[in-house]
Amino acid sequence: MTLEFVEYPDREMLALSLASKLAGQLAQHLRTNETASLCVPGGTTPAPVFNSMSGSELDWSRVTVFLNDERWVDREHNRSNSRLLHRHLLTGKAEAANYIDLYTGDAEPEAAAEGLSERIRDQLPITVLLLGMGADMHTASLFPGAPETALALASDAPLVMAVRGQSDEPRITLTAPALSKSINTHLMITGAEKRAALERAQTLDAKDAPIRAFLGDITVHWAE
Ligand SMILES: O=C1O[C@H](COP(=O)(O)O)[C@@H](O)[C@H](O)[C@H]1O
Repeated sequence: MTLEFVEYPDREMLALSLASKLAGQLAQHLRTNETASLCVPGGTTPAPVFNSMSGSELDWSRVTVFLNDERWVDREHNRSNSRLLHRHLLTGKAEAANYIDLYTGDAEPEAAAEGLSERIRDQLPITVLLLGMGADMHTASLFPGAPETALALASDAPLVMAVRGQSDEPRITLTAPALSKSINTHLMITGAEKRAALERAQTLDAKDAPIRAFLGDITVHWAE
């Protein structure tokens, strides 16, 4: 198990290098496999990586893209992770990718979880997983101390679970069994606060610092 920490001179360099790394790993996989999967975070940090990646020379038609997690809001809502993805990643060359939308339009995320678990199962193991992390050490929609987090970290958890009470809206998230056996795993964080949070997470239990569950074989990409 190796945690590699890569520090970049600035956020622009991080975005360019990381986008090239992720696209390279997908291309490498596609040399010997028919298809590949790419699982990415939402939130405020990854847009520059997505912008750069969307122009990558890849056979995107053989790549299936899905989010780590989604907020249960309409696709045009400003908190929709899917909206972010369509604006920054699934455009240009990457528009040809297949997309599994975690927001199904059902009234409640609970109604969608089982069907989504089946669709995600077909994509495992994830070829390239990019995670994000909040300053509170949450990743995907696995929040510190939340009742669902302990369930989602269990080895027999469903692949996709609904989460409530942790933010403005209900959410849906991939769980540890879906995320933890990925072929290539990366974490992207920026700023001193998140760097300190990541160091702290390494001393805590995953229930209280969910990112900890994924700090085995991982490359962490950081810039101030
Ligand atoms: O709510 C979320 O937060 C995390 C971290 O987001 P950031 O805004 O601090 O970059 C993100 O990884 C997750 O996908 C998102 O839904």
